[in-house]
Amino acid sequence: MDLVNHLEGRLLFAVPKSKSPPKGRLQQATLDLLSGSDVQFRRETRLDIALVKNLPIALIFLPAADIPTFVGEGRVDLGITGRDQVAEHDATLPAGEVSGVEEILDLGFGGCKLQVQVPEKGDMTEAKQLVGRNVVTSFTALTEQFFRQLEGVEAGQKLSTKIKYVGGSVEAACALGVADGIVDLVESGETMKAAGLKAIDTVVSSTAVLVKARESNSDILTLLTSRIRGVITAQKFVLCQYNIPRTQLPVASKITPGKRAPTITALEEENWVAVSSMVEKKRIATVMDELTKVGATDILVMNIANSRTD
Ligand SMILES: Nc1ncnc2c1ncn2[C@@H]1O[C@H](COP(=O)(O)OP(=O)(O)OP(=O)(O)O)[C@@H](O)[C@H]1O
Ligand SMILES: O=P(O)(O)OC[C@H]1O[C@H](OP(=O)(O)OP(=O)(O)O)[C@H](O)[C@@H]1O
Repeated sequence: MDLVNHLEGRLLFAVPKSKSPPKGRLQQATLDLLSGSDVQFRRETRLDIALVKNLPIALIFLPAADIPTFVGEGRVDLGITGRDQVAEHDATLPAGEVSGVEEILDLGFGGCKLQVQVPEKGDMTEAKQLVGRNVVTSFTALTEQFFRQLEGVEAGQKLSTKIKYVGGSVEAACALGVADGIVDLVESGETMKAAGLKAIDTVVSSTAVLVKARESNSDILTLLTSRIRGVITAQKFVLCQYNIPRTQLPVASKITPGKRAPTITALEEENWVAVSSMVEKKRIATVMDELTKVGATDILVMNIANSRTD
């Protein structure tokens, strides 16, 4: 089937494609998110377009770095990429131009930081010590913006720091004598450590984001965004249920205020109530400790498969 001629009337949704199978850091989590949103498709080998079977949507598999360009120019309506990539795209725009890429949702996965790194054994401790020296990066626009601010130099005026682009293996630049410092992504920090580098500043903190073309708006875009938000919320929260004496309800409600308010049900046993409330997963252990202290019993925690809370 000639897929390109079947795109008419469909929402175009750009999702990150993996260049090399072992990586594609955003790809698996994105595919899980689509599956949780009941976006059904089959991607033919070697094809970068897949028509969604049950919704008027076409998925376009693109490198994460290119997605902000396609979304920004309104060529695709929605996209998933790293906030670092959106920031790099926006940094290339002429001063005062509003970006065509609008962030609508933080997806929570793909966390990393774009950091200024220098040799661990050297004497540099602050990014301003790199001013006037050689800096190598794959993120030239953000790096230029960062050093412009450090140097106090306006756009259009010459920067004294020399910024060079490399497409990968950025961390090798210092060892090879090409750079005095680099600006590169750090996730676990292992690459940086293995290359004998240390981070001295952060340019951008990033997670994967759902973005839309500023001018795109449609019912299907609203529906898909709401489904994706539901899956992300479900992943971030758990449902906490417990029993508590009614007298302790005000204090317990402060511990588990829920997204809007906790659900309270009367129990057969007089003066006792059952409370059910959404709690952020990362806080649940502390919340359980606090509930126990104020007299809650039968505390149960359940995963949420999906949600639609706002
Ligand atoms: N350790 C990391 N290194 C690079 N990117 C990371 C890392 N952790 C999270 N990310 C995010 O993933 C994005 C890159 O994703 P992408 O799938 O294009 O590249 P990749 O993981 O290097 O895979 P591939 O080389 O297959 O393209 C980055 O822009 C960033 O937002
Ligand atoms: O902090 P870490 O968990 O070690 O991850 C960070 C490293 O991963 C990325 O490189 P990648 O593996 O994509 O290889 P590349 O240098 O060829 O881009 C990034 O550019 C860092 O080098």
